[in-house]
Amino acid sequence: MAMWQGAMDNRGFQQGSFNSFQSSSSDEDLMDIPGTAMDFSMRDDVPPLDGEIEEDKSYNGGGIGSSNRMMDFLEEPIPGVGTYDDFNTIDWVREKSRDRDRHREITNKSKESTWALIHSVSDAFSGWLLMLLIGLLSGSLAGLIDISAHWMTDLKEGICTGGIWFNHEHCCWNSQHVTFEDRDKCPEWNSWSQLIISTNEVLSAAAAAGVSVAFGAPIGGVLFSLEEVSYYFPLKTLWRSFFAALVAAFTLRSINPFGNSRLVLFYVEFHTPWHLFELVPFILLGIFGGLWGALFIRTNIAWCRKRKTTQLGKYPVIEVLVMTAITAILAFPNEYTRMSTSELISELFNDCGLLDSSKLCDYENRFNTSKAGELPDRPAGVGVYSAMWQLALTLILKIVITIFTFGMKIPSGLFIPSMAVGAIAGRLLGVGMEQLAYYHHDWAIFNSWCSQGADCITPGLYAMVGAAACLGGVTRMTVSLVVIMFELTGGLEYIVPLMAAAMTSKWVADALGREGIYDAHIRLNGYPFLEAKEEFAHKTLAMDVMKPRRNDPLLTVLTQDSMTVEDVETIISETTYSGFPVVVSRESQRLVGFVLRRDLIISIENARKKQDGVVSTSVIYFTEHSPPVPPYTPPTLKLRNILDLSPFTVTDLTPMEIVVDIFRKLGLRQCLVTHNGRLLGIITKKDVLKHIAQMANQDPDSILFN
Ligand SMILES: Nc1ncnc2c1ncn2[C@@H]1O[C@H](COP(=O)(O)OP(=O)(O)OP(=O)(O)O)[C@@H](O)[C@H]1O
Repeated sequence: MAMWQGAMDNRGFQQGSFNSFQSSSSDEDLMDIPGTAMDFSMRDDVPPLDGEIEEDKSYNGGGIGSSNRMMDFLEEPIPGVGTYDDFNTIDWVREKSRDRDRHREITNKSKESTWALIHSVSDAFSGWLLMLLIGLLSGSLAGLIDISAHWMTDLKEGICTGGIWFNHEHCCWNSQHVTFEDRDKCPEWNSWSQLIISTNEVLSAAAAAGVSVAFGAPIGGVLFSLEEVSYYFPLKTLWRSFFAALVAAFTLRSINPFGNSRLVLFYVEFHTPWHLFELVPFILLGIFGGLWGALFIRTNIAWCRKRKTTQLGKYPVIEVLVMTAITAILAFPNEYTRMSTSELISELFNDCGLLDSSKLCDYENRFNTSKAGELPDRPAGVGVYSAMWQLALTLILKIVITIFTFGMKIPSGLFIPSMAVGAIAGRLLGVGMEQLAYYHHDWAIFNSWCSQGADCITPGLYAMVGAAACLGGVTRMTVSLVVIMFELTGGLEYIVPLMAAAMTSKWVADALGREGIYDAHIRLNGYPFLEAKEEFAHKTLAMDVMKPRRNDPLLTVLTQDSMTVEDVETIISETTYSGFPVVVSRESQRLVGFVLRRDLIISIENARKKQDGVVSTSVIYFTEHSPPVPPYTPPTLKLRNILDLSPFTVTDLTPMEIVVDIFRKLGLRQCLVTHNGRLLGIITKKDVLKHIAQMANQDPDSILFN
């Protein structure tokens, strides 16, 4: 019973769970066959062999090694055991059970002394402490990025002689010589042309514009991770992420990067409610967002593939420099491409007020207010018309530049450029609708709700909806997108337009291509990511996927008590597998456990260095008790502590639908396949991914996993 208990403790969830994934007949078979994993575990429950320690001691007398020393060695944690190489899949089940074991051990010890109790309490809080630190760091970094992004953006125009660290706005706030109307002009702020005669330095400073801005959307961030990023997201992670986001938001609020005591990057305050009819243009924006998403993903992935497969990929620094130069040259002439993209979005979202001096607010009869003090819809002035065509050019440039820039070897984001594309399209449509309503308020579509002299259409709202639609088209987010949008803008009232646009853009984009940009890049780079969104609906079985295939060499296994160090080292050098099933004997193929290649290598190397007498002919034991070592034979090497005693197992007849579900839900790295209780094969997560690709008529070998 000791070993059965041991097995339970080691992994916490045992054959009970694996049986539940087997057909009932195999269940019975498994219970009946003497020596299956469970049966063997129970029968192996024998007291330690008498005289074992004595035998070892006498052997130690011979000067080679001792069982006691061996055990001490084994109880020391070996550095590196249980860690992963790059691009290996993580075994979440193993990680979870190791964490549980560690926690259980600390809790048990906590009764022994005050120090152990303090250790146990600090261990319990360590996860939350980590979240606190992550939150503090993220908040501080976001604040720093916001402040420096503003500063660097203004650096394109000029510099503050009153304090080089002030951006334009702060520079003039601190000035004594500034009036309310001309609040952005002060003697301390000097443009580069005032300071230096030569321009294009101005252009090189424009290169500094490639700074992404962090924005404050804590809940949206958590939901984004849930909806888009993680396929394995337990509730505990949700709460902890939420806590980290809370701390980050709190830190960001304390830093107050936007100087307006607000967390949100694009705070909006619209004065008019939206009308039901406006859902039509909002849905049109959704369609535009979907089309943009599909176009962007296709062209961007094609470009990234080119980068990966041609000489272009060998010169990432040159590529960044060339793209920066091209961006700077093309962006400089147009004021809307010259300003930072987040400033542009802010301006597009803005609802024109009486004092707004931007071109987008240059309407005729500027100061006519309605009875309620609102600004009614007015005819567009010269400024608005010139802004319209400049924005149209900006739209084209942003679309082209974003396609080529995303995926370069710089930490550039996708949210802001996508939102900018949508916000421009939205504002253009919004102004169009506003002018239509002004000149044709007697049309049937307007006359029931839009009288002359009323404020009917808010172009800024269209920009916001357009931004959501384009971001949704690219990322295929829905819930998190709407939450991020109202967190970014503070516009809680506009949930329905945002939802309508997000949903439409997702449908349109999905109709033109199933993958969002993140999925497409994951596939392009060959990351072993098991998508949780798509159901696996094929009728294949575990035996169709497992390795080895019919004509392949046999499954490479280790035996529990008959292989020498040399045998194991030969297997390690001749194969590249990440792990090996351990069986009672090759003839019986009765499963004992699973051992990772990396753990084996480290343990053998370590034993050869630290444990006297371990040589190539030493026998490796994965059993709980090794038999006494005869005199003048090398000491044995006990490696039971690196053996996973409850590897996940399914039968060869288990439907792949269930296997895929198990891999997703438990975060498995590999799973063993049995037939009538005998070990037959193995399925790794990458095998599952290749199979899914094959079923989707893709070439499974095109999945790179590099
Ligand atoms: N002991 C083994 N004997 C025979 N085939 C194996 C064995 N272990 C794994 N395989 C098969 O060999 C291939 C490579 O397996 P490997 O263990 O290297 O993992 P992987 O799928 O590359 O994933 P990762 O490297 O992330 O663990 C897979 O198709 C797997 O099914």
